[in-house]
Amino acid sequence: MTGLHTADQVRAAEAAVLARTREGALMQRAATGLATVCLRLAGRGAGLRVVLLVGAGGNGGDALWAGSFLARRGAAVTALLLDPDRAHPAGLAGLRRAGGRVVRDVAAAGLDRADLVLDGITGISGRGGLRPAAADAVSRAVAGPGLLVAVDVPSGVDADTGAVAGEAFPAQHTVTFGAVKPGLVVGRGRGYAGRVHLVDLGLDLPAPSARQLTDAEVADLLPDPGSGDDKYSQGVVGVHAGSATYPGAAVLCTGAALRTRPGLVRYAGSAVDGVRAAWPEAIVTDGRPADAGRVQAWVVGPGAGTDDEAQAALAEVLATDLPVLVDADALTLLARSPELVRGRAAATVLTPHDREFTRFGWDLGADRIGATRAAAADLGVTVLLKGDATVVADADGTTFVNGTGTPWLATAGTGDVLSGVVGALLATGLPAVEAAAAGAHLHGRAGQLAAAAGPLIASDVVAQLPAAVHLLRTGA
Ligand SMILES: NC(=O)C1=CN([C@@H]2O[C@H](COP(=O)(O)OP(=O)(O)OC[C@H]3O[C@@H](n4cnc5c(N)ncnc54)[C@H](OP(=O)(O)O)[C@@H]3O)[C@@H](O)[C@H]2O)[C@@H](O)CC1
Ligand SMILES: Nc1ncnc2c1ncn2[C@@H]1O[C@H](COP(=O)(O)OP(=O)(O)O)[C@@H](O)[C@H]1O
Ligand SMILES: [K+]
Repeated sequence: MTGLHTADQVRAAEAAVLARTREGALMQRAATGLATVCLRLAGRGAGLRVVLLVGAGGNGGDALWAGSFLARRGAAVTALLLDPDRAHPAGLAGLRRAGGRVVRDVAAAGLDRADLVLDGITGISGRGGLRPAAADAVSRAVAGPGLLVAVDVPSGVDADTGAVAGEAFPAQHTVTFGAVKPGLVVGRGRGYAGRVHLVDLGLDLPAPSARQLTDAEVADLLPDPGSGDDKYSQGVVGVHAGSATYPGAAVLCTGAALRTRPGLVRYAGSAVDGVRAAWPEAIVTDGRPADAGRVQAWVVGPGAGTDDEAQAALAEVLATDLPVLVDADALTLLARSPELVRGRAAATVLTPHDREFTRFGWDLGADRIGATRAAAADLGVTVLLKGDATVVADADGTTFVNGTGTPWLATAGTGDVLSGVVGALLATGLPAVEAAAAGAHLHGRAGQLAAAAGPLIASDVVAQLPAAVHLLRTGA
């Protein structure tokens, strides 16, 4: 598991270490880790042309100290001071002792011929978009040839939310200290962080504010059938989706459920012909959910329409004491009558994309974790907010950020596949927040496998689910 810790959590843990260590020791530990990653990325120290973008805080201090380590390894290091009177004094003295150059004028920094640019403008205390001088230096760095490495957090990115209010440093790598911050893996910040490297500072951290699951953890949530199992005992999922005219969503959702947990899937709805033709393994009924037979969880909504019949089916499944996943058209209906889920005894999982999310009247600003948590608490449900980094939050605040997937998943029908995957996991009896987080992880891996073969369509994601399960289990 990767724990995601907020700036305040890291700051408090750092304060405890600072109180018992020699002045500057923690920063030098961070900077040594940073320089080590830089040497690995660059493949050499000698002759390396390094430019440091140095702001007025501790982040600039890290960059200066890392610069002095690199200079001692033979690098030609230039520090551009963006706020010269406030640059970290000890770091600056250290760089000068190691033979580094210090400039105040961006034109003299050599960004047009750098091999490596270290962004030490702002770290966990940065606020808002970059100020003009910093933004100018960043745009010159981007135009130049150097590898772009952010120190702790890409400057201009909010460490907690991933919000980017203006200009920011588009890092290829981010070397972060003590803990991974949420803003590196969620929202727009994810796109600015590049590959994230964690330098362990030995901090005594509290429980993380959010988590990212690993392949092995998701594999552990997907038990193999045992010798005593039969087709019913692994959890039967019911799907109410699609229509006679538009069977696609029903076919994708049912297929995804079958490919995730092949015990038994019951389909109830008007797309019976399409589902039967595509998935002879499913048990189908041309009727209402109540006619389907016993299930352990329901998926309701993909392509199911928003007419009175769809409304009645939604109310019917929500009146059961079973876990229910509400998606797509059923979210549109639920947004009009949210009282249907308030106070349900069994779990409810909502899987909105951004537009469906705002239909509930919930604000969706740049803080996707905060918005998802607030929505889950508002209705007392589990909310899975789709996106390039899907966020899952429970009403009690438990939060996961998904780390798998590919932009190729931005294609019609992949959301229907996700519903089937998560529904199947709900039927196995997993707690809703784990089913949703594990389902998003598995769906993302299946998407990555499908994308490896070329541009994908949603059916390809369904087809790759067994291989994705195998990958989670074996790492291969
Ligand atoms: N303490 C330690 O021992 C350790 C600290 N560590 C390191 O310190 C970092 C935290 O340092 P920090 O708290 O000093 O602040 P930091 O993130 O550098 O930025 C604040 C400065 O930026 C400025 N600024 C703000 N917004 C801006 C903007 N939009 N555009 C431009 N400038 C902006 C702001 O200016 P002001 O608002 O004051 O004018 C202020 O001067 C942390 O991320 C880690 O890297 C590690 O080495 C571990 C040990
Ligand atoms: N840029 C992106 N990068 C990664 N995944 C994405 C991106 N855009 C969308 N996705 C994923 O693709 C799926 C799209 O779901 P959805 O919008 O409901 O599509 P549909 O309604 O067509 O089935 C979600 O799992 C979402 O997380
Ligand atoms: K930075």
